Amino acid sequence: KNTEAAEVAALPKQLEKLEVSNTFKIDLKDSDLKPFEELGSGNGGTVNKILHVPTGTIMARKVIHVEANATVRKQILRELQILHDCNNPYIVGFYGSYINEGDLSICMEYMDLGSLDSIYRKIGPIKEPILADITLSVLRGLIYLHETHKIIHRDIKPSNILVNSNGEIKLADFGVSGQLVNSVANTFVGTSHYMAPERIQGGKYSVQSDVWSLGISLMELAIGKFPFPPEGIVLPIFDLLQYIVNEPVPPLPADQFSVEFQDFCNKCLIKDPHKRPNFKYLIKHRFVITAEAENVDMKAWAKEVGEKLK
Ligand SMILES: COC(=O)c1c[nH]c2ncccc12
Ligand code: NA
Repeated sequence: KNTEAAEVAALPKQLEKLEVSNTFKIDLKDSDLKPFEELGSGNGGTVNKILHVPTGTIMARKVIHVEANATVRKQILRELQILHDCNNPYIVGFYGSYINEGDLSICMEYMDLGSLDSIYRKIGPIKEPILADITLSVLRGLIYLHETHKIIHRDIKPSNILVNSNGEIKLADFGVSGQLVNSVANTFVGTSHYMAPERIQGGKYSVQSDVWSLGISLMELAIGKFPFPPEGIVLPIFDLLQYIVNEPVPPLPADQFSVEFQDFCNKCLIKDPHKRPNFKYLIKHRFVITAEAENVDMKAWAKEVGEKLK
């Protein structure tokens, strides 16, 4: 009897929760979307700025061509629904996804300053105090994905770390749908030079692989170029991957960076994933703690970036 009463009492909360989630769930269809300029392309798809006409919402839509039968496509859409529950200040918002003639569309929060990849290529290397705040945001996003949803990002790199005019840093393009990862892995897209050595060697992907990718991404943003191979050598992708697996990590120029930053990167780039520190350790590292303490003015930096990108 009393369990029934308890269930009845709990109803309004459930309904309220349901209502909230539904108001945010826009029913997306291609005919309601007006495309604008391309924002980026790479790792299996193209991203465009779009307008969702019925609500007047500006979004970013990633279109991925997926060669898959109806069953697989249905499974991908079902798995992408998890993105509706990935609500966190450090994760790019998700509006919905749909499939149109073999093309998968994923509609997300628009980040008006774009990716850190396009930012550093346009306005130069990112200064250390800004990098410390970026690191804190990325770690918080990765910890949220892993602890709340058991999701490993699998593709941390500068082009997947996005910035908006509020100076907010958010992660995009994480591997939420196993089926999508499989479907795209069949194309050449799979191997990326941000992958950890154990991953390049075909080993199991673990959350520790995201730590390596974070370290490599931070070094690239700090020096303004992909850190491997050192000085001026250009290698074809296969040789570059071999180099990453077999050669020591080129050090940061010691005179230009703090010992904390050098130490943080060195630890992320330990080749053995079991010896590489985990998120729990890294979020307490001095390089990150100083960022929390000094609360760097990210809004001012974003304003400056916005000016320079014009
Ligand atoms: C994969 O997601 C993205 O590339 C993006 C998601 N939101 C954006 N906003 C601007 C540029 C790129 C994106
Ligand atoms: Na991306």
